Amino acid sequence: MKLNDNSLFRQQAYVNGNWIDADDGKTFEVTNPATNEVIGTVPDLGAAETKRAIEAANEAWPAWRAKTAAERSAILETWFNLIMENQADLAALMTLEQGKSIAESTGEVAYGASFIKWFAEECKRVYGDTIPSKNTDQRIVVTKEPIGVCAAITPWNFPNAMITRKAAPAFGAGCPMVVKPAEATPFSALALAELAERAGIPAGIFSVVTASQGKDVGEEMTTNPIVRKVTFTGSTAVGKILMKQCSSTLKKMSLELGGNAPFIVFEDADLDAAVEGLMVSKYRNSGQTCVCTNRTIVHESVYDEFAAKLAAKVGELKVGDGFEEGVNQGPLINMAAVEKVEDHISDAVEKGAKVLVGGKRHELGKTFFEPTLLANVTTDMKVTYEETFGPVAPLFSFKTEAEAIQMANDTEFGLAAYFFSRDIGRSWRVSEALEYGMVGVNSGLISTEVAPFGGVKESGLGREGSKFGLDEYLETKYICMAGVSS
Ligand SMILES: NC(=O)C1=CN([C@@H]2O[C@H](COP(=O)(O)OP(=O)(O)OC[C@H]3O[C@@H](n4cnc5c(N)ncnc54)[C@H](OP(=O)(O)O)[C@@H]3O)[C@@H](O)[C@H]2O)C=CC1
Ligand SMILES: O=C(O)CCCC(=O)O
Repeated sequence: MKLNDNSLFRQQAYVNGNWIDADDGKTFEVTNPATNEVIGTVPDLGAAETKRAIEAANEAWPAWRAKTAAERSAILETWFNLIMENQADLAALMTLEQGKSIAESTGEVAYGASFIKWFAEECKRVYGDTIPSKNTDQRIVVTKEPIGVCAAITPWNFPNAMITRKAAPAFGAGCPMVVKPAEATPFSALALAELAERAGIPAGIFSVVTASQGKDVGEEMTTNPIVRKVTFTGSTAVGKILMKQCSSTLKKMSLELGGNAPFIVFEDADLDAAVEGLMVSKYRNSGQTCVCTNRTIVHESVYDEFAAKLAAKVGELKVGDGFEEGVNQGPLINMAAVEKVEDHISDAVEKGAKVLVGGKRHELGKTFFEPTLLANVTTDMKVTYEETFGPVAPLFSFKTEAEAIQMANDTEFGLAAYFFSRDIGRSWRVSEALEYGMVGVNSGLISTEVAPFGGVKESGLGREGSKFGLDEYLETKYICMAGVSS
């Protein structure tokens, strides 16, 4: 592999400002899902190294929190600038280990960096409160303090942005963070650590613990009493395990978990805009995003027209190695993902669904899969109640607004929902009726650093990005000052 700056390709973990190997010398290989070639190896750390990273974070914490917000902000700004100066290299590393197209990787690096920029600015605005007391002798003041040592477990689908969206508000608020990136995508995380070190983030404030076994590292992070906050993006099943483990020391948590996003197309929608919106929302990262549309619910009167327009667009998608010119659909992350997608399609077809486009493994082999569109889908099929996490768009039909809302809310998940309508009254009504943390109205792309990202129900807890994202790393302290009257 050739980068402009080869020192961004680190094959060691980063703990307490040192590049380290595992205590027992073990490593694991990271492969490129587009070629199955080994990109490199990283240390396979366990609980002992994680414990040391947590202890180092705790030691580094007082000096970091004692810095002024302006000082921390300046360091974050430098980190942001270094990331953007190295955008091409970071994108190349991401496409190599994750598979997404180089255009998407380039976009994700900028998206990830935007959280650093945002929190560099926002951390200067950690305001408190004064509250009028009931006693003339008392003053009541409310301050915000950094929560302390944070631990983050991040997924493979956004190897850069899911780290910066957690680390930047933590650092801005005055907290250190130990991150365990996904086994499949450690190199993006290690490159971020290299740039953080160059930016002047002190030793111990940011550690990256690489591991092939999320379990051991996760157990240490969720049970070590030093850790005050655990933040996780990934599956609901793992989120529940972590929450159980955190209960032993009652840690604060942010959980950004699975989704089952509905995308409703009303009869008054601009159908071309709805098709564009769906293409972005469904096929971003080959459908491997928690906010990707899972169910497309179309009014019966526009169903055929919408399906035809959509089929034409899906047919234009180009599958291939993310580095290849014009490719917008990379491989899926692994064979388990391919098998899940296949299972969902065959279950739907057995129960009467019709394949309009795609439907099978791509001729390129490996984990490449054809972008797929299914019609005549009914609510007894797996695609209705399970997150597919792949490039499959099932089309359901509905008759009334009430029915569409009922179908959309009929899931234990509540992350993102989308709908297209040109009726302003309906737009408010439906936005308020949808039991989701985020709603896109006439838009299939809602992610931005300035807005709160997160879900309700079994999609998780807490918000990332925006002023709300900073609060997740702060505690509220109430000071009652008596004896004011002389
Ligand atoms: N909300 C989202 O953005 C995401 C949702 N998902 C959903 O989850 C499904 C499965 O994907 P998968 O990658 O297995 O997601 P996981 O939830 O298993 O993985 C996410 C992160 O958690 C780690 N992890 C896994 N098990 C544990 C554990 N017991 N303790 C601590 N950390 C752990 C993983 O480490 P390691 O990589 O080493 O296993 C990874 O870093 C997808 O098909 C999709 O439906 C997946 C990824 C992101
Ligand atoms: O959890 C995910 O799947 C990543 C979120 C992507 C986004 O911020 O849009």
